[in-house]
This record gives sequence, C-alpha cells and structure tokens, in this order.
Amino acid sequence: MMEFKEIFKRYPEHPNLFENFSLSLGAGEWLNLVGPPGSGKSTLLRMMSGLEKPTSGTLTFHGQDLYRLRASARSRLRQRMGLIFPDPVFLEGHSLLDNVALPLEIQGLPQAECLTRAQNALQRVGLGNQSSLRARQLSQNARQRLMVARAISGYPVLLLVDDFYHGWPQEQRQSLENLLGSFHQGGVTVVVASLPGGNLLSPKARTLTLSTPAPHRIEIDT
Ligand SMILES: Nc1ncnc2c1ncn2[C@@H]1O[C@H](COP(=O)(O)OP(=O)(O)OP(=O)(O)O)[C@@H](O)[C@H]1O
Repeated sequence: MMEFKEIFKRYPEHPNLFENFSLSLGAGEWLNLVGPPGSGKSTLLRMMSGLEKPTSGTLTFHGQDLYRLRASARSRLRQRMGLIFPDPVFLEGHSLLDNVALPLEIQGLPQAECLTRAQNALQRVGLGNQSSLRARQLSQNARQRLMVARAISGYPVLLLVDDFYHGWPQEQRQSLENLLGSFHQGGVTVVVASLPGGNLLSPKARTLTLSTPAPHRIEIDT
C-alpha cells in the first residue's frame, strides 16, 4: 500500500537523515517504528502522511506518487489516512462533535452521516458524553483522545500513530491499544512510532529500528 523508493531526506543541520532509504508497507500490516529521540521517527511518519516532502526519491500510496500529485489530489488521498500526532490543531471555540464532524463535511459527506460518525468516534474514545463541550475546555489527555476520534472517524485504511502516550493512565492506554488492535483486525494498516519499549508497539509485528547516528537506509528487524 505504501512504497518508499530511494528516499533521501536532508535538513540543514541533518544533511543525511535518510539516504537511499527504501521500505515497503503491505496492506493490513502493523509496523513498529522504533528509535531514540531525534532518530527520525516523526520525519518518517510525516513523509508517510504527505506532510513532509522527501528531498528526493519516490513515495507511493495506493500506487500514486504522493508528492507528485497536485495539492488537492494529495489531500484527497490523505483522507484515507488517520493521523494521531502530538500537538493537534482544533477549532477551539467549537464543540467536540463539530471538531470531528466538520472535517468529514469538508470531504463532502452528508451532514447527518458526519454527525453519526463523529458521535460514534467520540464514544469509542470515551468522550461520547462530552460531545457538546468546547475543545478549549479539554484537558491535555482528553485533547489527545479527541485527536484519536478525529483520526478514526474517516474510516482510514492507514493509521499513523506517533506514540506520546507514556503519561496516560494505564486504563486509557489499554483502551487505545485495544482500539488500534480492533482497527488492525478489521484490515487497517497501522504504523506506530515510539521510543524503545513503548506500550503501543505490537510484539508480533515487524519492527523498523532507526538507530542513531543517521543515515538510515534499510534496517528491518523482525
Ligand atoms: N522541520 C525540521 N527542520 C529541521 N530539522 C528537523 C525538522 N524536523 C526534524 N528535524 C531534525 O531531524 C532529526 C530527526 O527528528 P525527528 O523529530 O524526526 O526524530 P524523532 O525520532 O521523531 O524524535 P522524537 O522522539 O524526539 O520525536 C532531528 O535532528 C531534528 O532536529
């Protein structure tokens, strides 16, 4: 479903973060992406999500070259991804329901369906009873759960998760693990980026280790 071919990624202070990097991600796969801080996990996730253009190389998603598409076509393709990243941006003065439903409406789905999907997604992350609260009223933890609701409401085929859940109460982490597991069981491809030992990593899945120092080429452990 996703293919990195001969990808190079350079930042001014990191001129060879990824160098001739290739990776194939199969449909329905769960990939653990593990490495210490600064090893490039978030950069790799952002490249996958269509938000960070590689310096060179080809990145295809469902056979389409993500970074050679026009912006509008790329954002249509990105609607098939669910992003669970740190520091989400919300409509702070709007309700939780709006925050999940409006992106679906922008995709052109009928309003009634958007509202039903949004309410169901909020329910699944434990915010079902708070759907009329404003986003700005939420605790940090609840904001992260709101982001998960937004990510799953679009019925993604690919979930990209930057694991920042170390501080979560055990019960909520377990429920996020279960939620990701149930999506994966339903055929969704999942990529989890985490520090070594992260809770959301699947022990049965393929692991890509980004060790430091870069450059990263192809280093797949199983
Ligand atoms: N937008 C950017 N501009 C310049 N350099 C960047 C940018 N994003 C990342 N980097 C650099 O690339 C390297 C990898 O960063 P990245 O955030 O991808 O690593 P990470 O493994 O996700 O780290 P962490 O676990 O701390 O989030 C770092 O040295 C960082 O300074």
